[in-house]
Amino acid sequence: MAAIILASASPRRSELLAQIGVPFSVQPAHIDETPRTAERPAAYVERLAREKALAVAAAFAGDLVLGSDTSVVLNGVILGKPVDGKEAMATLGALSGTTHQVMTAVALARGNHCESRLVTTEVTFRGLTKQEIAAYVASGEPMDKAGSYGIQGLGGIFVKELKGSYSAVVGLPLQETATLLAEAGCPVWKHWPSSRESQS
Ligand SMILES: Cc1cn([C@H]2C[C@H](O)[C@@H](COP(=O)(O)OP(=O)(O)OP(=O)(O)O)O2)c(=O)[nH]c1=O
Repeated sequence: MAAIILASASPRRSELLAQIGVPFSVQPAHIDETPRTAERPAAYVERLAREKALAVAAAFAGDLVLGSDTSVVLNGVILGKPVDGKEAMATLGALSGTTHQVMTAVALARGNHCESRLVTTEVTFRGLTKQEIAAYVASGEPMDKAGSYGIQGLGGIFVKELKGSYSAVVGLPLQETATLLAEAGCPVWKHWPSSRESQS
């Protein structure tokens, strides 16, 4: 079976891929993440996931390379990672008491061939107080995360409702990732251990 490479510097993506029992190595991709003029959020997110996967696949011929991108979208506007605490405060204030979309794309490349899936999840925040926003930003958690929050961390207390894929919000849609790997001839379950009980 081909080796699997995760083209990502995100610790969340590594944890999620490890969760489904896939052996992989990590090779972060370095690409230009500037949106194109008039590029819509869905197109932007899927393009970046594909570019990350293809950039690393070009250097590792024959291997299967996974790339992913996550953006938070509020009223059609992309809210990426905050540049500083001030921007994180503003983003969290804008998300307070509203529903936004988390768009995550996953792409699987081998050589110059690439397949991808886009997953959109609706997330509703309850109203946040100024004090809790300030305390959250002071914790440092928002700084490396799209939309300035992490649903899997302290930020989980802000989420009132989620419609869609929890793993996609954290950074890697597991169902779609496993489907892409299966379609490429590498079903994840082939790597799963079997317990002694089920063998007897
Ligand atoms: C919304 C949300 C995002 N995030 C994170 C996942 C991603 O790491 C990050 C989105 O930034 P990305 O630019 O998608 O990814 P990255 O720069 O961290 O890593 P790479 O490009 O090398 O793959 O936000 C969470 O951890 N929890 C959340 O609830």
